[in-house]
Amino acid sequence: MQVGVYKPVASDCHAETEESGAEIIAADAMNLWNAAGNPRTLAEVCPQRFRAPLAPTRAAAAEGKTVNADQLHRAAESWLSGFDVTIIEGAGGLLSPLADGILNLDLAKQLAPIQLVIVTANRLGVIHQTLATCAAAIHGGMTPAGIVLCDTSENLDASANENAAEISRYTPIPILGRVGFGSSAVPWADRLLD
Ligand SMILES: Nc1ncnc2c1ncn2[C@@H]1O[C@H](COP(=O)(O)OP(=O)(O)OP(=O)(O)O)[C@@H](O)[C@H]1O
Ligand SMILES: C[C@H](N)[C@@H](CCCCCC(=O)O)NC(=O)O
Repeated sequence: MQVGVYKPVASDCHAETEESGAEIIAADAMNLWNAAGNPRTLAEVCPQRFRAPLAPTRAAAAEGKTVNADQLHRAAESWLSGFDVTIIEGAGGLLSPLADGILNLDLAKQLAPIQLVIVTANRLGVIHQTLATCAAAIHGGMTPAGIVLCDTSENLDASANENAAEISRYTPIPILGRVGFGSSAVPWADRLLD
C-alpha cells in the first residue's frame, strides 16, 4: 500500500544547521515522511513553513507573508489522488486557523469525503477536549470517524487508564485505540483504514 503524508502548513519550523539560507523544516512533517517511507519530497510533505511558534496565520504574518489558501487545498488533492491512503495532519486543533479565514475544519470539509480522526493527548482534560472537538466537527457538518488517545509522557497521570471509557460514555464516535508513549507501531492500525 502506498501511503502519502501531508502537513498543509507548519509553524515553529527550524533549520537543521546554522548556515544562513538553510531550509527550515517542520518536525511533524519529517516524522510523517519518515514513518511513511519517504514518499515524494519533504518539501512536498509540507510546502508552507514558517518560523514563529504561533498559529500559522500569525507565524506567516511575522515574516511579512500570508499562507496560500489555494495551495493548501491543491497540494492536498495531489496527495489524495496519488496514493492509496494519505494521512493529513492539521496544525493545532480542529478550530485553529490554517490560513486567513480558513480553519483546519474548513480544509477538511473542502477535501470531503475524507475520514476525520481526532488525535488527543491522553491526560487530565482530554475528556472535555475530545468531546468539544467532536461537537465542533459535528456542528460543522463532519462527523469524526474515530478518536485516538496518545500517551504523551512516560509519567501518566491518574486519569490515563480511565479516559477512553469515560469519553465513550458521552459520544458514539469510536475510540480506535491508544498509542503508548514512544510507540512507533500499534497493533490496531488497520482500524484507521475501515
Ligand atoms: N505516543 C507518543 N509518544 C511520545 N510522544 C508523543 C506521543 N504522542 C505525541 N507525542 C509528542 O507530543 C508532542 C505533540 O504532538 P503533536 O505535534 O502530534 O501534537 P499536535 O497536537 O498535533 O500539535 P500541533 O499540531 O499543534 O503541532 C510531540 O512532541 C510528539 O512527539
Ligand atoms: C506551533 C504548534 N505546534 C502548531 C500551531 C498551533 C496553533 C494553535 C492556535 C490556537 O488554536 O490557538 N503548529 C503546527 O502544527 O505546525
